[in-house]
Amino acid sequence: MYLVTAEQMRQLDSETIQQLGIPAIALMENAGRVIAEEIIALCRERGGAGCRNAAKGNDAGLKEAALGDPGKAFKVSADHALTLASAAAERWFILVGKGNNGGDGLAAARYLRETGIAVTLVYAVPPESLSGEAALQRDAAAAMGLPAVVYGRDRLDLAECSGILDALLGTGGAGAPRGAYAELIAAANSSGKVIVSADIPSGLNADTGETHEPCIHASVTVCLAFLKRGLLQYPGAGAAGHVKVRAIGIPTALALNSGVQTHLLTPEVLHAHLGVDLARRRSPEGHKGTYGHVLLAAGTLRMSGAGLLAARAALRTGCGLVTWALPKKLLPSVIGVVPELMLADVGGSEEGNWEAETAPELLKLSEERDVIAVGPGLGRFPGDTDWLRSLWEGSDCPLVIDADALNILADSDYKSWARRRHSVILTPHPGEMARLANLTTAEVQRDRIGLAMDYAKEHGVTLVLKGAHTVIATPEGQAYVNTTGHPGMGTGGAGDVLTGMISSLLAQGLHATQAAAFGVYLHGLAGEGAARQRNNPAAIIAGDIIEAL
Ligand SMILES: NC(=O)C1=CN([C@@H]2O[C@H](COP(=O)(O)OP(=O)(O)OC[C@H]3O[C@@H](n4cnc5c(N)ncnc54)[C@H](O)[C@@H]3O)[C@@H](O)[C@H]2O)[C@H](O)CC1
Ligand SMILES: [K+]
Repeated sequence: MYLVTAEQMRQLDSETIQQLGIPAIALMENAGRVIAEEIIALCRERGGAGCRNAAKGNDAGLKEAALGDPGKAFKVSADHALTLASAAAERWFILVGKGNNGGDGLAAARYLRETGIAVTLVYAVPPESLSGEAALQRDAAAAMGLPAVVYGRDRLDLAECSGILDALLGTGGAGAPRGAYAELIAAANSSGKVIVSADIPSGLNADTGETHEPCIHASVTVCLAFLKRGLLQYPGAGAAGHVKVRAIGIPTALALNSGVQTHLLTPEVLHAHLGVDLARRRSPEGHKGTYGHVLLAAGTLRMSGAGLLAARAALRTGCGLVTWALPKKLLPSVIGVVPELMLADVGGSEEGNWEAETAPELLKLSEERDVIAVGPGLGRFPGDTDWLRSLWEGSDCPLVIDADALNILADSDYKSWARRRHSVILTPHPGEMARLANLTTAEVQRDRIGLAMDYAKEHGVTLVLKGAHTVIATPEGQAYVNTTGHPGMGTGGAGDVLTGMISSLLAQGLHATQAAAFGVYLHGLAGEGAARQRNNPAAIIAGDIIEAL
């Protein structure tokens, strides 16, 4: 599923109108209709059970509607009719802005009225100021006799409605809502009524997910044609409620042709777009050598657990072998803890820390391995930037860089390092990303998708920007946004598990984008699995994520 910016949406909108000859008013009619359908579905959910069956048009409902005449051959089922009783209980206020978002709301109002739902139009601006298609919709609504009030001129009490359609601002909204818009948004939020937003919640930045003050807090957002990036990025994702993407006649192929490069990460995208074998078939003739060998450089005496977690996660993700290279001092404490794991002592300090002198030994080990994962629990040590540079420049396999190794990278001018033949995957959390990009964490979080895409392209790396809705960005300019996962995964070691998983997939022959995207997706699913096994998600620890793999 494509993710678009407001600008891309405008372009796709006008391409549909110009190249396909579909008039703008037809798109707006479609928008109004799908918004109305979602409101009707919501009304049905809170209506009575009899109403639900009849409205569903299923057999039980039809029989009920036919007053117990099962022999009747002739069947009629109305598209989205509510029973009179439940429609009569509904009265929706339609908050109408000046632009096309308001036009969508006006079209939806007509369809709602047709199903028997009472609607009142609430204009944020004098209706005379609407233009273009929105003005056509205004006239159609007036011709149909829909009651209307103008905010600031007429009496308005939101307590009198059963639900609110927010059609104030869509992708044309710029900056914080002003004047009547701001007042209506604040009143809607504090009304306690269910709110459905047309396209995006008014007050949301459609691209970044920033919420202006005020911003609608919707229960449902009916997103038109393509998912807007801002609906997936927090805090916008929290303001949007349940996002329902509905087609309005803009062909998906247009997005492909216009070079939209951002996707929601779904099984379809993983399989059809990225070519990942979701079933993870293994050859009957396969052996441990078939599935690759991960070399993990991780852990200090005080943080040996990070290495253990990454190593176990790699094994559970299916690679054939894992070698954990570690300071000698750690050996006695970790021998036998994970019996499936191979350990390689590379020296290190008396205190059990890494030393720059370990680089040649690591490089030698890497010759027989398929991927190097470096960073979990690594710590910092004198000469660490040269150490990382020699791994970067001297190894001949993909490199996964996490945790402290990212901080080393942040202190290095790594853009001047030799270009690698094999891929590099960076897996920063927002704090690490801030150090890499020389920003504050708040600046990183402001537009995660945009930042990740820019950074990956500029630095020629695959970037996994962790956090709620992890973003995977490629050096070629694509991005994938993951929505699997669970708030319970915010726990120490969860990142080490992800590093192990991505490395394992690389060792099994997946390319960098596949490994990063599939790894992140599976990691989230495993987190959801771990949450199901606990009474309280606060009890999840990183090891549970591994067990759920
Ligand atoms: N292709 C599609 O996806 C379709 C989208 N439709 C809908 O159209 C909107 C975008 O419409 P647009 O006219 O470009 O902009 P808006 O309606 O979002 O708002 C513009 C309007 O609002 C005023 N304004 C802007 N910012 C503010 C502010 N901060 N405070 C107050 N007022 C503001 C500005 O003056 C303009 O007049 C899209 O989201 C869909 O809902 C089509 O209907 C169908 C095709
Ligand atoms: K809106």
